[in-house]
Amino acid sequence: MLIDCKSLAKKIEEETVELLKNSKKQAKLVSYALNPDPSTVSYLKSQQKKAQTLGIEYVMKIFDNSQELVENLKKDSQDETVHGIFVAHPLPKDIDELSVVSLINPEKDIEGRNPVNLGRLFFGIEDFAPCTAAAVVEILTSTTSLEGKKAVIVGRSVTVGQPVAVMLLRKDRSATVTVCHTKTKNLVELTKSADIVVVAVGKPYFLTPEMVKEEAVVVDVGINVVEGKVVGDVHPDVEKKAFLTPVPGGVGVVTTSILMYRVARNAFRGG
Ligand SMILES: NC(=O)C1=CN([C@@H]2O[C@H](COP(=O)(O)OP(=O)(O)OC[C@H]3O[C@@H](n4cnc5c(N)ncnc54)[C@H](OP(=O)(O)O)[C@@H]3O)[C@@H](O)[C@H]2O)C=CC1
Ligand SMILES: Nc1nc(=O)c2c([nH]1)NC[C@@H]1CN(c3ccc(C(=O)N[C@@H](CCC(=O)O)C(=O)O)cc3)C=[N+]21
Repeated sequence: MLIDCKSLAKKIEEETVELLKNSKKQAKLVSYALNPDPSTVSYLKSQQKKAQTLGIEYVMKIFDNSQELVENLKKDSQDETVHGIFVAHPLPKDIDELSVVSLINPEKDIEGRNPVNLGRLFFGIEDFAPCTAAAVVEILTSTTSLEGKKAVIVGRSVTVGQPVAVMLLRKDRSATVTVCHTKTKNLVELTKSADIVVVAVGKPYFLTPEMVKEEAVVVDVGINVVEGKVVGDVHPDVEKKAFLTPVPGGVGVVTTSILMYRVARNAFRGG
């Protein structure tokens, strides 16, 4: 069974439209990437399209060196006409991601990458939780109950795996969380016993039907471009035995809506 993510995205979008209507400022989002990979290119395209539909001013800044990125980031962080700053992950390996994301003004950090916002997350403040993690949690709470459920997350990135874990542990959700990665032993045993599986590894069709139990809720975060087509980290046949978010049209569309909502919220607040 496929989980309907588009209706959820639409609901968030309606709230965004309302905020934009009541905002005195022209909302503006600036997105950064350094040598973007295919999934980042896919996201930037989705952002551009969505911003255009909503009437949010959108500036894409793609660089091939960190110096230009840093200079621009410093300027945009101080710019009152900019309401949201997004920096795509991953950055090239030789770049210290922490020092780059620390330059984002925390109040414009709509993707929640500045350590101030990641720190707030540990205290349960989710206004600036990473958008993808927020999308995963929105999808899960609108699909199933979480209390006492066994949730297995595959992937431990700062963008997805780790913030999802923190959010699912919050006391008003209280799932029991296991986070897996490349050094995890007996991964199949873990995923197969889970009520909820969140997959964010970046490998096409990584999770196969044998790895999940009947009626589990499976959230596919993966965006992989294979022969020009977007496919997830979960094999589509998983839908035959479990509840599954589609790719495309799943987590990605909710993530984009949340990102735009955050920009609109900042513009509305006048920040
Ligand atoms: N839909 C959306 O809105 C979004 C989609 N994405 C997509 O999600 C995917 C993951 O992104 P992101 O979290 O940034 O990726 P990263 O590359 O930063 O992290 C991948 C994680 O997966 C783990 N992993 C990789 N291979 C295996 C394996 N064989 N077994 C167990 N764990 C494994 C890695 O483990 P280790 O730490 O040990 O290396 C790592 O923790 C990508 O396809 C990305 O494009 C990302 C963000 C948003
Ligand atoms: N700091 C950071 N945060 C991210 O959230 C992040 C990132 N870096 N780096 C790149 C990945 C990738 N990603 C996507 C999100 C939505 C779509 C999306 O909306 N895709 C559409 C359209 C796909 C298509 O082109 O058909 C869909 O899934 O339906 C794609 C890709 C976010 N990422």
